Amino acid sequence: MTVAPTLPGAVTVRVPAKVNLELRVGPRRPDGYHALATVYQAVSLHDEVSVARWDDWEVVAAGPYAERIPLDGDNLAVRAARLVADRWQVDERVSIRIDKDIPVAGGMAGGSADAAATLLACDHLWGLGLDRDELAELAASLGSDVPFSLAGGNAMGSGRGEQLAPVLARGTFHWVFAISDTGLSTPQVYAECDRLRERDGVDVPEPHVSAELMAALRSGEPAALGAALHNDLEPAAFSLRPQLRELRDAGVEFGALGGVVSGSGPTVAFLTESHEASLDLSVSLAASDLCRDLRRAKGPVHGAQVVPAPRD
Ligand SMILES: C[C@@](CO)(OP(=O)(O)O)[C@H](O)COP(=O)(O)OP(=O)(O)OC[C@H]1O[C@@H](n2ccc(N)nc2=O)[C@H](O)[C@@H]1O
Ligand SMILES: Nc1ncnc2c1ncn2[C@@H]1O[C@H](COP(=O)(O)OP(=O)(O)O)[C@@H](O)[C@H]1O
Repeated sequence: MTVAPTLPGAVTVRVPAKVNLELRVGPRRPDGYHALATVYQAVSLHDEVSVARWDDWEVVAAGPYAERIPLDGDNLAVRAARLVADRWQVDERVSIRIDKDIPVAGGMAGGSADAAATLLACDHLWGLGLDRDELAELAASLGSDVPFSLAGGNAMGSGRGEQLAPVLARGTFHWVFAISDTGLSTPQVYAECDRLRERDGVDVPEPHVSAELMAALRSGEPAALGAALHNDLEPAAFSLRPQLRELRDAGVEFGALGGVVSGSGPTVAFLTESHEASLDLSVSLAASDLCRDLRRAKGPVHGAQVVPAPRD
């Protein structure tokens, strides 16, 4: 996917987007985060992040969503590189190139993916030999979703989403992602979730992943998984962006096995029976004019991985 040359000696990492198959949001904790029980699946929309030695911190971006990410110290990839350099006292700076194919602020963990990719790339570039636990600890300090971007596959997330456990799963699933042209802010969606719960006097229990979802993943049956998709942030995303409900309902009417807002949205994820069914659904959704862009993908896929350098 690389669309422009990378610097000599660069290390490149390919990293996937995610969808939350189930997202249960518990009470707001004293630190401001919410207790979560979630099941993540990594899907085949990828960013590529290349890191090379440079005389200053620098980030450049390319790809369809590149103009929407910050190119200063706020970029999560730059924060990740600086964190590794500070922690292991590496007196070097890097140029980071992001080939961005994951929608920005879409609930698909694009920024987290770039942070995870940068951690792995810096580890390789600087020959640090960090183990899985050291990388996961750095990842969690950058964001709740970052450990999963490193891990990939299917995984259960607890705590604020950063504590991962394996799940038993079989099969490959075919998705259609309906992408909006403006993102939703994750903190705003959590705040709206709190507001709606307070307004409605909802008693919020400790969150648990459902037996139905775990059984669906074990069976590998798309119809069972479609029926088990669930997101507690969906009412908040619908409240902030009412047209998303119409989009979700349209996709289900057009034959999706299930439709759910991905994470904090506004991307809506539709599960289909097969690759062919995902093509059909994309055609119907495109004709409906309810979203800006449609992407097909399969899951699960690997987490962040170093791309082997081409041989001369
Ligand atoms: C909603 C989810 C679902 O997987 O994904 P996205 O929609 O962002 O992809 C995640 O919880 C997002 O994780 P991430 O984007 O890494 O969030 P962080 O940087 O850790 O936190 C950003 C803000 O989101 C809120 N937040 C995040 C995680 C959590 N368990 N409770 C929260 O309340 C807090 O307001 C926090 O300040
Ligand atoms: N490397 C990056 N890629 C994407 N977004 C980034 C990056 N660095 C910082 N951001 C910012 O992080 C915010 C969340 O974006 P993103 O991680 O794509 O969405 P989400 O949290 O919904 O999954 C956006 O405001 C975006 O500008």
